[in-house]
Amino acid sequence: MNLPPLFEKQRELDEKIVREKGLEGEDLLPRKILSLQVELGELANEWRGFKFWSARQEPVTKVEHLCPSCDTTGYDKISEGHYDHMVPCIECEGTGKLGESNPMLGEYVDCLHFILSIGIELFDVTPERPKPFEPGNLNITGMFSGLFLSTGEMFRMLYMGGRDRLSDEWHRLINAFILLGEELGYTEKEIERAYMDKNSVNHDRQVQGY
Ligand SMILES: O=c1ccn([C@H]2C[C@H](O)[C@@H](COP(=O)(O)OP(=O)(O)OP(=O)(O)O)O2)c(=O)[nH]1
Repeated sequence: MNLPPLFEKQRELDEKIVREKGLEGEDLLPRKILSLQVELGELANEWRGFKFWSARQEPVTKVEHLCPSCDTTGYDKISEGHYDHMVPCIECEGTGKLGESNPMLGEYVDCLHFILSIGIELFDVTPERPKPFEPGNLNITGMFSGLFLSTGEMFRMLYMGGRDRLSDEWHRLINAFILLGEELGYTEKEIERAYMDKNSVNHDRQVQGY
């Protein structure tokens, strides 16, 4: 993964959030670590593969968004005098749907945002590529636990000493996260496209006062 263009997009977004929310001078690193942990939980929840108690262990990769305006019928009723006309719904153009999304990929790129955002706090010079680490021989469940361990380590280094090792831990984290993306079936291109899309949604949300 080529990091500099992603760091650049992430930096622009982070700076906008700090400006819009008046957070200049605040130490956001502890909150970013917790945010990543929360998003990792959300990603695991969409993956579903650890839910041994459930009949639904397949990843949630497609959700259709139904049109509330026409109640999914695709038609609007227009009354003229004694007559009702059915016309195609203007919200969904007669399809009954507003589109679809990929929840698991969405959560994956939310995690990527926070990993990059944490990286921005740690590096003066943007790393070109993740520093390679020997991958552990883990299944997806183990990979998630490894990522939680890594974020926990970062928290420990922040509060209990070892700040100088935070950047190494970040490299371990992003390596493990990229491997997880591969295991979940995503290509680098797919991830970068989804990241750019969500980055732009995040910009819009700040403008709209999210
Ligand atoms: O400094 C920051 C803070 C947030 N984000 C991004 C990461 C992620 O893409 C999004 C926050 O996650 P999400 O979109 O799930 O927001 P939420 O408020 O948790 O969503 P929900 O409306 O589901 O509660 O904001 C950043 O990139 N940099």
